[in-house]
Amino acid sequence: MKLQPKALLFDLNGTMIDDMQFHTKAWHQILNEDLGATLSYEEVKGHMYGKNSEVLARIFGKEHFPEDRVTEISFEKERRYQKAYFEHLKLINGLDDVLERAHQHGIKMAVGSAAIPFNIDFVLDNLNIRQYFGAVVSADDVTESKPDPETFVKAAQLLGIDPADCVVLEDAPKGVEAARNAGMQCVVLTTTHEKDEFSAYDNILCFITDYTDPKVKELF
Ligand SMILES: O=P(O)(O)OC[C@H]1O[C@@H](O)[C@H](O)[C@@H](O)[C@@H]1O
Repeated sequence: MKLQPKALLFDLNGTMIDDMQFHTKAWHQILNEDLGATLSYEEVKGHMYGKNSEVLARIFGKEHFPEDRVTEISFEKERRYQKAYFEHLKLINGLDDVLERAHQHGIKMAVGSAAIPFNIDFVLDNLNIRQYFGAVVSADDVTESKPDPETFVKAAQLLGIDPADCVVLEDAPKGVEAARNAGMQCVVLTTTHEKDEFSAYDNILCFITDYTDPKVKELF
């Protein structure tokens, strides 16, 4: 299955670091205790895609909070997430080798995430891996986040690589959908979702639990 992609586009949360339960917990607390929602943990987990503003709009309706309140809630959620997750912060097994090997092979790399820069910086700078990425596309860089293709299309454009030559790494069904909408194939990390949650998608190359899986070596 040698694909020889020219670029790897990495989703961040759940794909580079195994942190989605920390996002779900922080959201669950804020939504129910601070904002008066009555959502189960599983219901909140189902909302874990897209920008923070999009999460709030899906749950409360589009105009429910003024823009500055959305920003305030968003930062408060990320502060709580960072505080809880910081002591666990590490790359998913084998990703350090993949980043280095891709770099040696001249494969370009980007981050395409629904997270705000505050969280992307938290990961790239604390783990000292910013130098590997030719482009970073955050929530603030797109009008619509995943499953809209904008995040990955923009990342490919910034790297100067055709979408067909990009492989996306994702952990979320809505992220795989975004890649499909962008005309890109995916490698799926099963950190957060079960295999059968991806049955609607035909752009999946393989499923892996972490980057030590030999299937990753076969990619390039
Ligand atoms: O696109 P990524 O990197 O998987 O990030 C998704 C998550 O990013 C978090 O910052 C948001 O609070 C979540 O709502 C969202 O699900």
